[in-house]
Amino acid sequence: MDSKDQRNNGLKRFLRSFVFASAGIKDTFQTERNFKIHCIISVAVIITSIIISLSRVEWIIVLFLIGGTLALELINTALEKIVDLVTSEYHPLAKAAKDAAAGAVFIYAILAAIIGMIIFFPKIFL
Ligand SMILES: Nc1ncnc2c1ncn2[C@@H]1O[C@H](COP(=O)(O)OP(=O)(O)OP(=O)(O)O)[C@@H](O)[C@H]1O
Repeated sequence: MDSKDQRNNGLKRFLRSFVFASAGIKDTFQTERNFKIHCIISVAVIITSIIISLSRVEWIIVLFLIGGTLALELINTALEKIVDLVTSEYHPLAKAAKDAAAGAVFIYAILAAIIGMIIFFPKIFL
C-alpha cells in the first residue's frame, strides 16, 4: 500500500468515526429527554450570548460549559446502556454505576448554572 492509499484510508476511517459519532448524538437526542432539554437550553444560551455580546473569554467559558454538559450527558447515556446490556435485573452495582454517572452530570450542570449566572446576571439585570 503506497502513502496515498494510507492517506485515503486514514481519511475514510476519520469520516466513518464522524458518521458513527453523529449517529450516537442523533440517537441520544431522539431517545433521551434530558439530552434534548440540555440541547434546547444550549441553543437558548447561545442566542442570548449573541444578543448580549459576550467577550471572547466569556464565549470560551460558555462554549466549554455547553460542550462539557452535552459530552457528559452522552457518556452518562452510554454508561446507562452498558449497564442495561449487562443486567435487566435489580443489582446494587448497577444502581451505584448509574447513580455515580448521574452524579457527574449533576455536578457539572450545577457548576454550569452557577458560572452562567455569574456571567449573564450582571449583563442582563445590572
Ligand atoms: N439494573 C438496575 N439495578 C438497580 N438500580 C437501577 C437499575 N437500573 C436503574 N436503576 C436505578 O434507577 C435509576 C434510574 O435509572 P434509569 O436507567 O431509568 O435512568 P434514567 O432515570 O432513565 O436516566 P436518564 O433520565 O438520564 O435517562 C438509576 O439511577 C438507578 O438508581
